[in-house]
Amino acid sequence: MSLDELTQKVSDERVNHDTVTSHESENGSISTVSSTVSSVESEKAAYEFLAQTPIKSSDAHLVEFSEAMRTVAKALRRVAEGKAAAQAEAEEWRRKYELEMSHKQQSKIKGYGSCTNNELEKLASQLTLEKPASDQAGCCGNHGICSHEVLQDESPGTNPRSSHKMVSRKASFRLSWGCNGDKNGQHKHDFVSFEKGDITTAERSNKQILLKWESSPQTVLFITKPNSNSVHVLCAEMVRWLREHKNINVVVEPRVSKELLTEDSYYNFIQTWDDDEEIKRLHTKVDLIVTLGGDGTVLWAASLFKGPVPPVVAFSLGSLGFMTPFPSEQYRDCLDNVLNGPFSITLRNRLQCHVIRDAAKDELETEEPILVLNEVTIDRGISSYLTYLECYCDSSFVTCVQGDGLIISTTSGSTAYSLAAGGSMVHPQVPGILFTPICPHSLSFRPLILPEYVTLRVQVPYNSRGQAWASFDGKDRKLLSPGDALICSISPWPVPTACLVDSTTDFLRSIHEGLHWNLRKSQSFDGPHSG
Ligand SMILES: NC(=O)c1ccc[n+]([C@@H]2O[C@H](COP(=O)([O-])OP(=O)(O)OC[C@H]3O[C@@H](n4cnc5c(N)ncnc54)[C@H](O)[C@@H]3O)[C@@H](O)[C@H]2O)c1
Ligand SMILES: Nc1ncnc2c1ncn2[C@@H]1O[C@H](COP(=O)(O)OP(=O)(O)OP(=O)(O)O)[C@@H](O)[C@H]1O
Repeated sequence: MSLDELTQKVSDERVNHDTVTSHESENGSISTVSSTVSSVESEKAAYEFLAQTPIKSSDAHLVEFSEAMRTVAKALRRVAEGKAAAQAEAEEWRRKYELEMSHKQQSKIKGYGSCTNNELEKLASQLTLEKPASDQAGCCGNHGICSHEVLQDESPGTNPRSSHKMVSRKASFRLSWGCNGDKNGQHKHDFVSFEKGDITTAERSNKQILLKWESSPQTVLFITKPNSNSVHVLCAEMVRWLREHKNINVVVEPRVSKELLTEDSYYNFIQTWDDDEEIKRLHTKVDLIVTLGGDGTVLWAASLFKGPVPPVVAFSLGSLGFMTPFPSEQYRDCLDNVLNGPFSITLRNRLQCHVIRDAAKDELETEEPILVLNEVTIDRGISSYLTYLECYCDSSFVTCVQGDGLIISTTSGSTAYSLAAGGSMVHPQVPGILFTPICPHSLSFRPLILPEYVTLRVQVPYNSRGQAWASFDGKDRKLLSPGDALICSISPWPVPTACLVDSTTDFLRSIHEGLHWNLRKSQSFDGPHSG
């Protein structure tokens, strides 16, 4: 490509971009992606041109021109970055829209149709049952959220066998915020006042969240660590106890169902699923998730839910157990307390990650978002080259990472890989995103904590020597080639985990007992004294 051709291409792209931007506000996100792709292509062309044109240091004009081309390439990259973030946002709105539509569809199915009087009566009683015991305004007023606002019954599954077995009604619950340790359900909103031109903030409230059942939970999903005899034995015992003493419906993974049924036909009552489509509807049937294992089992349980997640009661059968506060030996008391409620929960934010391929030509080619509870890691994988990553926060350039990689972590994940890479430990209820480099080849690259509302974009630039790999909660490695990008933002679907005591007590206990944080022998009193 000649210099003139390249300059023409870049200016054409600029015109293209202007046209697309004005079009985008009318037509949504598809045009967004085409502009992203075309901008990225011109950047690629700019780099290709620079590589083909050896620049002699004596030729001042060429040096100047190459600098100008680099600036153009950077500017085009920023346009692409802004567009991809908009695409991620558009995707989120699409999901919300689809969810809303599916709920509307449900009410249509329930509300219309040719019903006989009997059926109408039945329907009316079902509709009454769906309402909380208390009145609407009191229940969903300022001091909490009701689950029936968010979660409603869905249509039975497509698979007649398993859907027939699964109960279709979920228990409703209410979330409320305790105030200054007082579990009275009152929530003082934080607010900023501008009275008389002075900016003041209101008294801080204790944001401890309480979950109170409004109807009894009926269905418990068990997620268990595989290949562990102690977990298997405990699972069989707990399932039996829940059935016999609490009359609870139990759902287990297909692997566990096979194991229990092979062992004893007594377990005929347990339910499971046959295909991934049914997993997508699990959140509409399950009132509570019980995990038996370590933190990895909680991560696994969360990964099954791409949308809303029912409350998780995590029993500790691993070595560390940052997210597994419940002692398995006392499972009866623990489950009793949780099933009766109210109990404290930690709302653990997740990150939703989109991989945007350089080759993607339109929105349909972008991959499904992946939700992580701990972190997404971008590292050098088996490559022996430095990872070279360009990072943007909303539309601002953050930095280039040159080192082994980068960890983008939730606050729940702050005590996992991010901690090992030198990041701060952050209380899981703090809203934020951690930006922690892995072995950066720089003396001044300290970890950052960013606010929870930002969108991060990590790009493998065209002039990177190697490829990078993204992994999600330590799993599902995906190759990122030059030109590919990863976009992350906080997901609207947190993981509510039940606390043994409360969020803060459990967090402090886990860093004390799990990591022996700041453990040091106390100095004795005898010896020199000041004054
Ligand atoms: N150098 C490291 O510390 C390192 C390296 C790779 C992965 N990891 C972590 O392992 C996680 C995957 O866990 P796994 O159990 O499937 O793999 P695993 O079996 O390899 O266990 C990893 C360890 O990390 C602990 N862990 C996981 N989440 C934690 C959290 N939120 N807080 C404190 N500790 C936590 C687990 O208890 C376990 O001891 C990844 O999300 C990543 O955070 C850490
Ligand atoms: N239900 C499951 N199905 C498939 N894999 C699972 C399941 N539960 C856990 N795993 C995987 O098994 C591995 C070990 O699980 P987990 O971390 O819970 O146990 P652990 O290693 O004994 O505990 P700790 O991490 O505290 O030492 C993890 O990698 C996790 O992803």
